[in-house]
Amino acid sequence: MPSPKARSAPSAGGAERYEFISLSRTPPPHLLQRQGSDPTAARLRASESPSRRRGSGSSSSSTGGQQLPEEDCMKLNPSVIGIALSSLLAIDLWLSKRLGVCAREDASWGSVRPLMKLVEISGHGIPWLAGAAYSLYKSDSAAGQEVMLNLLMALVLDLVLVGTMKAVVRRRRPAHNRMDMFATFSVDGYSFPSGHATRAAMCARFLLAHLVLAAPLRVLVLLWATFVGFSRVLLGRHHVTDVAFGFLMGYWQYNLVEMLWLSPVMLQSTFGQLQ
Ligand SMILES: CC(C)=CCC/C(C)=C/COP(=O)(O)O
Repeated sequence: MPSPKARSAPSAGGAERYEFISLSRTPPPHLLQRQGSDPTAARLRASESPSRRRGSGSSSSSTGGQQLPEEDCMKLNPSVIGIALSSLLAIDLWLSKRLGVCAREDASWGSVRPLMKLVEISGHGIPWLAGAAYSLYKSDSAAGQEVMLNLLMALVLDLVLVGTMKAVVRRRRPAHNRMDMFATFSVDGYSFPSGHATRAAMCARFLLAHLVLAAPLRVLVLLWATFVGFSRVLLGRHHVTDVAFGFLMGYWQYNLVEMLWLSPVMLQSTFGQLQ
């Protein structure tokens, strides 16, 4: 099928005449020569990826070296990102395995596994949900009730968001993990992100913003959140990236909680309209 690929030099009469070359045939020598001296064509050829240059052989001349540079960018970028991602994953797997020193009783730090499991319980959803519900029930001030209601809402939101993310990503937990956690949902078979890390980051921000004012206690809250995250990797429950992303997600979740903050005025007007 002929294709209008190249233009000839203006004809003697001044009017331009189009030359048609076949895509499957080598262009005539005068066209090849012109491409060789044309700086634009040279630039386009230079932008070709090495694989295409290697693999193309005579077919590169059949397409006349007219690939768009943007196409090459699109083909190069995913491979660069792919290499970066697989390197990050390889480092992540290696580091997580090395840091899983409490994954079993007979591991190098196996004797502190019971302590790590206590830290695990301190960041579990059930004690937090039960604590917030009990405090809401016991609170006799409107301000206290407002804070506890929002903490409850934040904890439920965290479970929903983390559960959804785990179900979508479906990353397996590290091979050295022993699945002996108490009270898990089915999605908790998955690893990314760490629900303990999201909860620890979100609750730490919540406590610092609304409940804990004394400086030493504020430091304790931060240490607790950090330790909950670290303990996930030490116990072999998670990869390092699950926890790192979990911290970021929990930090961001607190912003969402602030945006969705339930105030008594808002609740009254909502329930007033419903009645
Ligand atoms: C049953 C309830 C209310 C929450 C489940 C809490 C839980 C087991 C989360 C898993 O955390 P990781 O992803 O850090 O292992």
